[in-house]
Amino acid sequence: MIRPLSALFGLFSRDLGIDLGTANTLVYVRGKGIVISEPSVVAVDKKTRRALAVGVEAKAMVGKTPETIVAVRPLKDGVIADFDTVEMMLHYFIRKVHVQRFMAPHPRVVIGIPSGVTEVEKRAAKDAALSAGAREAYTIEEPMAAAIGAGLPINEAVGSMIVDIGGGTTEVAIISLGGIVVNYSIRVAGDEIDDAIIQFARRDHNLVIGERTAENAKIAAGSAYPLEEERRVTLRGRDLLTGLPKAVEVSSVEIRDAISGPVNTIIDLIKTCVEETPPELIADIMERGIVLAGGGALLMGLDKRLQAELRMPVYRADDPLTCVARGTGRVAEALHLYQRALAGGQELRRPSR
Ligand SMILES: Nc1ncnc2c1ncn2[C@@H]1O[C@H](COP(=O)(O)OP(=O)(O)OP(=O)(O)O)[C@@H](O)[C@H]1O
Repeated sequence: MIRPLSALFGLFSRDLGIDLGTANTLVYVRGKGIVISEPSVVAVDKKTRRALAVGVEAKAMVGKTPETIVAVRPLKDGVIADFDTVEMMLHYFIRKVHVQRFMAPHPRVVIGIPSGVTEVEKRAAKDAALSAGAREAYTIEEPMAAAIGAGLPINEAVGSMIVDIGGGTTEVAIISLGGIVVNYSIRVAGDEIDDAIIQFARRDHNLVIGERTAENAKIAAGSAYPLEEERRVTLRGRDLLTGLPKAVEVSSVEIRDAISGPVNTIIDLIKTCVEETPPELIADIMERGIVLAGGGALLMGLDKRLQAELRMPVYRADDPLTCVARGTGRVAEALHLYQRALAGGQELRRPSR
């Protein structure tokens, strides 16, 4: 049974950083590092509205659930589409952190949220943390958190460019003196790339495949630039015409072509951001390069492709999937160092009783 979050958050000691992602939720505990990294998925019983499974277990149910059980991704396109389910999800992750015995009173919580979200959505994220017993809740824009997590010198008077490609959103930002100077966000990212593979299988091979199959194919053979050794991958699904199970082997060249639509949209966004950047900052970026973060940064050849098209250095951040969470964690540890960065987000305090 799901218990109120307030019964749980109060048990924590250390301050928390949370990357509430469309695809994955990561929790960073001060002094301990990343302690939770699981898919943002909840399996809910439609009749009772109870959460049956969360995270890894729920993701395994996607596309395989009976009609009465729905696997919900409550953060569609980087925004909180379903507040109750987000609460259930946070409840589960927090209980997991608790089991790992990070005990103490009301923590401060810093939540990474996409920069395009509305004030109402920011409030929804903070309310979830506060109702869970957090002492103070802050939101920070994901590209800023990603830049901090990637170790960029965000507080210095130099321009840093970060591209955060997640599941639902791609964010591009130029940061200088602790603030975001230029920022673009679109709801085209990893999920759209998976969708493009689903469409390709249907259109070119009369094959109906699920989201997980598409994502696995993207990870195994998806690319944005010719590979030194092209690969082959088997797509398994159902024949569109006969309804029978079917497997088709496809090449990485076909997949590259299939995903070129969303990949080009992401590249165009990065180009637009470069074009809009004030000249003195672009000089810094040409020297220091563009840093790619988020799971989408792992798409093979994306760095090479960008380097070739933009003619400037492009680097993939270390461990790009955890950049935002590590950034929120660093901010939670030293709020005073990140006042300007947090100003882009917002603080909410618990009403005193
Ligand atoms: N090796 C890989 N190659 C390509 N894409 C990958 C790879 N590994 C993970 N991804 C993709 O990265 C995305 C998840 O990235 P991440 O966890 O940074 O997103 P998120 O924070 O949950 O989403 P958002 O920032 O939109 O809320 C998924 O679309 C996933 O398929």
